[in-house]
Amino acid sequence: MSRRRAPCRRQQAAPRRAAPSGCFRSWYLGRATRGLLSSLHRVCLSPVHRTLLGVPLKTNGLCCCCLLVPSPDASIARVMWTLVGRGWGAHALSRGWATGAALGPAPTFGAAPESWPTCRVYSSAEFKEKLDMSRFPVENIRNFSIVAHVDHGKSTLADRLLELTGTIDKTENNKQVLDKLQVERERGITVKAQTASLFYNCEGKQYLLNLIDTPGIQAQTVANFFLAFEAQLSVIPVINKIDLKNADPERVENQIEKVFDIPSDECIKISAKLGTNVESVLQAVIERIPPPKVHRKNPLRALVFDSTFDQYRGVIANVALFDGVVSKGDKIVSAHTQKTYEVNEVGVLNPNEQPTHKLYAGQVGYLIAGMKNVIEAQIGDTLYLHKQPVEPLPGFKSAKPMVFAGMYPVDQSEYNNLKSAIEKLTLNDSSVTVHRDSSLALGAGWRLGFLGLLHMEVFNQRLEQEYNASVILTTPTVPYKAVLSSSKLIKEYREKEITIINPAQFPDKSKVTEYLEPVVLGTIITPDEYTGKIMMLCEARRAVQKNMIFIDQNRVMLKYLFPLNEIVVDFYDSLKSLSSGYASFDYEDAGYQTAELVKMDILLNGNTVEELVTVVHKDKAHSIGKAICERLKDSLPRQLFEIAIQAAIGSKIIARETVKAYRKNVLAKCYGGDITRKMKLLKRQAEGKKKLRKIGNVEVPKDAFIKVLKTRSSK
Ligand SMILES: Nc1nc2c(ncn2[C@@H]2O[C@H](COP(=O)(O)OP(=O)(O)OP(=O)(O)O)[C@@H](O)[C@H]2O)c(=O)[nH]1
Repeated sequence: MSRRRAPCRRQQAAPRRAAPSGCFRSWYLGRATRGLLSSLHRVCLSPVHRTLLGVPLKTNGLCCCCLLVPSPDASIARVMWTLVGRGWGAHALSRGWATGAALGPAPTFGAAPESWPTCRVYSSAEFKEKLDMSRFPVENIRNFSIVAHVDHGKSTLADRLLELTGTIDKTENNKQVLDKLQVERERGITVKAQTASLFYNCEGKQYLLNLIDTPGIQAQTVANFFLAFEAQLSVIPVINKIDLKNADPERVENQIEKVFDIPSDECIKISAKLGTNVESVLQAVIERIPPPKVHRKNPLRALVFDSTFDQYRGVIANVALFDGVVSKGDKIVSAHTQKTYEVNEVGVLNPNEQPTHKLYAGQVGYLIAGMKNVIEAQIGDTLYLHKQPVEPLPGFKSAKPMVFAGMYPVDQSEYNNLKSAIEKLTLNDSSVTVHRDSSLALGAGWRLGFLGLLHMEVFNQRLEQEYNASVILTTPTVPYKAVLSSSKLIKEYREKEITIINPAQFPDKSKVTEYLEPVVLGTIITPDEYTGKIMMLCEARRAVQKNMIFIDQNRVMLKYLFPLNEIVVDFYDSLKSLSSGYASFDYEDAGYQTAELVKMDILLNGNTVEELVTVVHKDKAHSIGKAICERLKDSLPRQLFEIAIQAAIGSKIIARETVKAYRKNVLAKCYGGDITRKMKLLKRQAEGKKKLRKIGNVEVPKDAFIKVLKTRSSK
């Protein structure tokens, strides 16, 4: 008898126990949980423990349950902790029954029940009914994605589509269901594209609709439209938020016709919030999008288009099958690493993981194959069957980073932890590029490339929230270029034109023929009453007007060539506030142009602040330097001595501010001679100092630099 099957048999034989109220939300979970419990019973518990352990199950989702210990008997809490948090988790894991995580430290004997840890247990695929995906022939499959600017309602539309297809229950609480990350929930934005397979019945046929909800981080919807157009993909124009009082869908239809040459009668007008007309979107997906062009009889070719890392199960690769079939037990090879793996589990995301017997060409799902290292599942890689090697798929054109910043651990002893966190996070977000870097002041670190500033902030926030990392980030910079004249430097770099992503390595003017800065072609569509103000804003950002046309009676489309560094930080915010939110902005890469660039240092009492070294346009150096010094003055606490804050180009000081000396006597608050109060104040002061960085003899709070960065391009 296989040991693995034992708990299943037990649970099947056992009479179905009534779940405590609010306990099991799904039969599968109930079954899985009972299976897990019975294994617990079997393992080693005394009768007393068994009775108590039978009770306390509460679910908090379809495939997740919390085990809470109800008994005030702390010894049971400890048993629970040991079993669930460690021993049992590992035991169940080793048998493929479940994955588990104990949240919080082990309880001490006699601790109050409220302080006991909650143990979260994820039921395993073993206990879920597997779907038969062979019932979806290629002609019944549609792959589609929702692409739009930030806040246009992509995730809300995805919620409605999930509800309409019965993928999730219709409740008041369905808000951005596919936005699963903490940072996405907090900021209300999609950071990571999410996939969901929807099953939809239409005219007697069952369709499989694979949806990808994309982030709107980049202002590149128009550019994306033209990319889709070039690739001859079907585009379904959807006009959202028609429920708003000032919505004017007819006008938007006309604009779409004028700008994109799409007949206005192809537009679908919906309110994703209220669900109005959303079913037409599904109809259009079926009617207007062709089924994928794939071959099930050919050998397997699966494209890895995303991956996540699960502490317990290793790498979960999201795959799109272009050819063939894959199932559990298959031996597959990664075209990138040439390593061979055995497939442990395949399934679809619905929107949570739902195991299937197999995945067939044309389908999109996930695959777990014992990849333990994050680098083993490269996005764009092709997986094929060990016995049937194939030509790899072309993969993806990697996203081009627009902004670079240095990242260093606050404490160098954290270097390895931060390295592993960055590796895991970049597996999750392949648009981030990573190069090793080092600095005299900040130690060993990395230079990371991001799609924009918001992307950088989100990445940083995810490092802090998901990996508890504490990092120093340097001023973001765009990738400048320099054409070298110094033969020594040309020999050193082995090329004449170099790209500079680290301002500290900006070559001196005497060694350079010319500097180049990246430019983008920006498209602004605005009601005409804001045109004047917007033109002034663009000119202040050194932009050159290329075109201006009326796209309807009161809407103007402006095209400007912008230096990239003028728009990456806060151009979009300024444009939105100037136009009361009505102007839209989109940009696409437009190469490089010659520019008069200089490297600017910020000094604190004569010592360079490595985080704030930056490259600026010569004409803006003074105003930017002054703004940084002023803002830094506001962010620095007074210290026992005077602090000179200076902006310098080479040895020339172009701006200066002074922070006056001040003695912060924390004990001044302490009137009496109470020693415990004195100690408390001194301890608090010492804790505060941990958040400081020392530059020379000046102590700088960590957030001081972040505040400073915001002023840069607004000047
Ligand atoms: N009135 C109205 N509000 C809507 C509608 N659709 C979405 N919203 C609101 O618009 C805001 C943004 O919606 P999201 O679905 O997060 O937008 P998104 O495009 O996914 O945003 P990103 O992921 O940040 O790119 C939310 O406050 C929604 O409630 C709609 O049809 N009508």
